[in-house]
Amino acid sequence: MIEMKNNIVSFANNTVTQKRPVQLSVEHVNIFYGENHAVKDVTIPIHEKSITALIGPSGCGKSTFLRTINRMNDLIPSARCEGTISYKAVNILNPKVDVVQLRKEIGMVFQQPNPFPKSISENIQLPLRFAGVRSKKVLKQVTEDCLKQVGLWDEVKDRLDRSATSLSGGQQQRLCIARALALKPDVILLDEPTSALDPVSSAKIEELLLELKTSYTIVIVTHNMQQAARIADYTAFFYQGELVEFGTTKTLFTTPEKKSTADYISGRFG
Ligand SMILES: Nc1ncnc2c1ncn2[C@@H]1O[C@H](COP(=O)(O)OP(=O)(O)OP(=O)(O)O)[C@@H](O)[C@H]1O
Repeated sequence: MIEMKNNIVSFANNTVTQKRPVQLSVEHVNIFYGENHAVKDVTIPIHEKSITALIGPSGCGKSTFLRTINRMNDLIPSARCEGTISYKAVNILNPKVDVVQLRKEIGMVFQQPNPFPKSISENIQLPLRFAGVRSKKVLKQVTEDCLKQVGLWDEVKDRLDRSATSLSGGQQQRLCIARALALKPDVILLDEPTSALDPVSSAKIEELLLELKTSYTIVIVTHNMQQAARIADYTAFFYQGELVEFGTTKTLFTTPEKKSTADYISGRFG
């Protein structure tokens, strides 16, 4: 058992009892920013209805890799990607893929809560309207369902017309997750979703992710080793753009194969 820096590791929530089918198959993915080879030949399976954590020191390529899974890196002019990410029998890196549709199916939540400067209900309804939903009844119902899914409904049901920016940081982040859920994605990508939050709000998000994984595939970038140990079924350790090790979280944290994995998770570097 690897000794952790601050805490005892608990795997209570994430013991992989039954291997889920692979939802996204990442094969030989290389990502470049101009001459900078930021992600090097990464091959991993991402299992459905499981949480996969991406860990590693700053600058090792975690966010770059995450953003590639729903083609957000397309927005960066110098970014270029090679390899295959198979999803529903299609290589989503193929330039012909409809990225608007892809991002409906593979949603994203960022480090800083980024609600639209609109009302709470509009935050859920705008993406739906953009996707062509017109029925007021449907819009209202989806708003209620999504806010209930993230445990926010009772806190905001009497002030749905108030600005989303009037919510606390933790509530805003749950609203952003609800907004991602509105489009009924299969996969939710989260880039350090709790790093800007206080411990109580972070704990709520962790609980929420454990609930959501029964219905959604989740990939999360985290700097928090305890968080990965608590919630992730699978963990991938990146270092200097390379995937050093991938496995069940329990195996990676208790019996890592590589010395650099052991050093990182025990806080000896990073
Ligand atoms: N928009 C960008 N344009 C150019 N280079 C970038 C861009 N984003 C990241 N990089 C480079 O890609 C490499 C990987 O960065 P990335 O942000 O993916 O790492 P990370 O592991 O997520 O780091 P952190 O934990 O600090 O967020 C770094 O060398 C970084 O400078």
